Amino acid sequence: MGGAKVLNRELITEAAAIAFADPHHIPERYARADDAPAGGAAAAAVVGDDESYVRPGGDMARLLDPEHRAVEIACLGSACRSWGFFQLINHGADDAVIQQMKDDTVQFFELPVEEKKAVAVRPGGGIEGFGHHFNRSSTDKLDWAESLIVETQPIQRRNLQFWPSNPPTFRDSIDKYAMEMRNLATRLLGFMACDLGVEQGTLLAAFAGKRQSMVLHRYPPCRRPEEVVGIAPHSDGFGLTLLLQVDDTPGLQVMLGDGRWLPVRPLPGALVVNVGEILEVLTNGAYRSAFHRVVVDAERGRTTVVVFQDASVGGVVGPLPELGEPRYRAIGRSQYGKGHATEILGSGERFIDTLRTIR
Ligand SMILES: O=C(O)CCC(=O)C(=O)O
Ligand SMILES: [Fe+2]
Repeated sequence: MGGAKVLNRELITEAAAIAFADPHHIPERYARADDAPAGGAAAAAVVGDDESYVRPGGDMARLLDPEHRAVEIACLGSACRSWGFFQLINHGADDAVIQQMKDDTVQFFELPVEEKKAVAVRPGGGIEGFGHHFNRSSTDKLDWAESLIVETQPIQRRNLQFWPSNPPTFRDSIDKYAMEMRNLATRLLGFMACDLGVEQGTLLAAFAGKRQSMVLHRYPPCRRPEEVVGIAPHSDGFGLTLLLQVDDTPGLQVMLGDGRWLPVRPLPGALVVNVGEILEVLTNGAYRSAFHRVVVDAERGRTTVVVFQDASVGGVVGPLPELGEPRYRAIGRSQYGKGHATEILGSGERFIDTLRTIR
């Protein structure tokens, strides 16, 4: 632990595909002595079954109902302050769009690797494409996952070369799903503004017209899950994250304030929403951007669709002035991005912690 995080991209090779298909054999590059759930310094207790519970934390139907709104906003705010995560039920996003996105994502990952390589990461290209995307320690280890990243908003940022044309409905699904999630994020941010006591327009303006990217992950099963990681512990670098669990395989774990890991049990029909580092800064630390990781299941694969909504105020990442004495130093969005990409994993310190004015 403690190596510099490198946001790396690497091709998923035939060898990787073979490794993923053989749940008994773990190639050296994936065997983690450090970041794995059972490994070394990173081994922190997992909240046990007796204690673990699913906290919905957000119910859009109640948020939209004047009779329940106030209580529900308080509930949402409390989840963002204490956990930095909640499961949103009755989210109201179009079920058909979600189902099509799930179906196409599953179909895409089931394709032979040769086919998926049509949208593979490109040398010297940006972050987009199909590959291994998270390799955050200096040990050159890989996560037990295959991922596809595409930029979805604004439309001018789209690189269709990375948008799969197989299955044939996929591009349309991504387009529609991107729109649903952007609208949902906007609705949620309005309620968060109420909770924070800031003008809705102020918080919404920080997200309006900003980048949206989509990451599809597939975590194959692994017979010795304690020796690999699905995604090493990290906190999200954008503003708001919306996560769709395509199946009911558990795996996502959130770090609590006391350093233990809380497993997030997928609630049927829910979306997992979490606070990214930029939203933590915007809220002047009122909301918490929590470390999280993915552990791999011994029997079942797990597939997720993650949407990241970016934010900044006129190109600057800093606390909203309405929220009192700034607890973080404001910096330019691109400088922030560089800092986040090089933060030291395992030190327990995030890049935004180095921006704190009060430590
Ligand atoms: O797949 C998941 O459950 C989490 C993914 C994640 O944390 C990420 O993409 O940043
Ligand atoms: Fe994440």
